[in-house]
Amino acid sequence: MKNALELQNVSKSFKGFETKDMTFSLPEGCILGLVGKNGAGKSTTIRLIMDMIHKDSGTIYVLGKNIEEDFTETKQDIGVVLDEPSFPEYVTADQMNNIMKNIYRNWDEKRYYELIDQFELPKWKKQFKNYSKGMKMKLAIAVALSHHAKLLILDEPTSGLDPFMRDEILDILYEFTREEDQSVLISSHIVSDLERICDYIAYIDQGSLKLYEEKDCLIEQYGILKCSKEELKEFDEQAVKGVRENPYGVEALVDRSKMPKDYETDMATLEEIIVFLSKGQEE
Ligand SMILES: Nc1ncnc2c1ncn2[C@@H]1O[C@H](COP(=O)(O)OP(=O)(O)OP(=O)(O)O)[C@@H](O)[C@H]1O
Repeated sequence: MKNALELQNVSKSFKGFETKDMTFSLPEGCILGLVGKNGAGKSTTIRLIMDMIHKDSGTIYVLGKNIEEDFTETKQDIGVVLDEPSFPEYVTADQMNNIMKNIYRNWDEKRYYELIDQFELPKWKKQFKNYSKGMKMKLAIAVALSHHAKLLILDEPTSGLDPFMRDEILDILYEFTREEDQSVLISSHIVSDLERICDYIAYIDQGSLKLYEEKDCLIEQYGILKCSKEELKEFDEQAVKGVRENPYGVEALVDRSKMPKDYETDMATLEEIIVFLSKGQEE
C-alpha cells in the first residue's frame, strides 16, 4: 500500500518547545487522526508537513514527493484547513469562487456551491470578516473540498461547529476516503470525533509521538476492567496499563493479550485508551 504522507524522524525546535523525531505515515485511502492536548504540537506538525515552517531535520513525503523538492505542484492536490482560517477580509463566498478558480487548476465551481448551500453560508450578503468562527471554518472546508484534492490536511476542523455540523463534516470526510487514492489527516482534541472516522491514530504529547497505531488494533488490544483493588493485584502487572480509583473500587485499562485466557473485559473507548496510556506514561 502506498503512503499519502510519510514523516521520518522529523524534528523542529523553537525557544521553549521541541517536536522530536516524529515518525509516522498515512496509508492511501485512510484517515489518520492526530490527537493531543492543547499545546502538544498538532498545529506545528501540520505546519511542518505543509512546509509553512521549516523542519530542522528529518524527511517528509507528501503524495510521494519529498517536500524539499517540488512542493508547489503537489500543493494543488492538497486541501488544507488551518486552525484559524484566513481569507481576504472583504471577500464574500461568491468572490471566493473567483479567487480560487485562478489558484486551483481543478477548481470545481459546482461542488463549491453545493457545499456553500449545504453549509448554509451566504453567497454574497456577508464578507469574510463578518463571519462567525464556525462560518469561517465551514468556508475553509468548502474550499478544501472543491478542487479534487487527493489529500486533505485539516487542523481542528470541527472546532467552533455545532454538533449537527460536526457530524455532517465527519460524514463528508468519511465519504471522501471511499475513493481509494484519497486520504485525510485530521487533528482534533475531540477524541470521540476521531474514533468515529479514523483508521489510524497518532497521539502526541509535548512534541513527542507517544502512540501510532491502527484504531481497530487499539480497540482490540485494550479493555476496561472494573474490580476491587485487591482483585487487581491478582493480575499480571504487565497487563495493567493504567488505573483509576473510584468509590466502588478501581477501573483499569488492561492489555487483553496479557490477561488470563477468555477473561471478559468491557470495551474501551479510544478516549479511555489515550487518557489511561498517557497517564501511565507520565508516572
Ligand atoms: N513560531 C513559534 N515560535 C515559538 N513557539 C511556537 C511557535 N509555534 C508554536 N510554538 C509552540 O509550540 C507548542 C505547540 O503548539 P501547537 O500550536 O503546535 O500545539 P497544538 O497541539 O496545535 O495546540 P492546540 O490544541 O492548543 O491548538 C506551543 O508551546 C507553542 O507555543
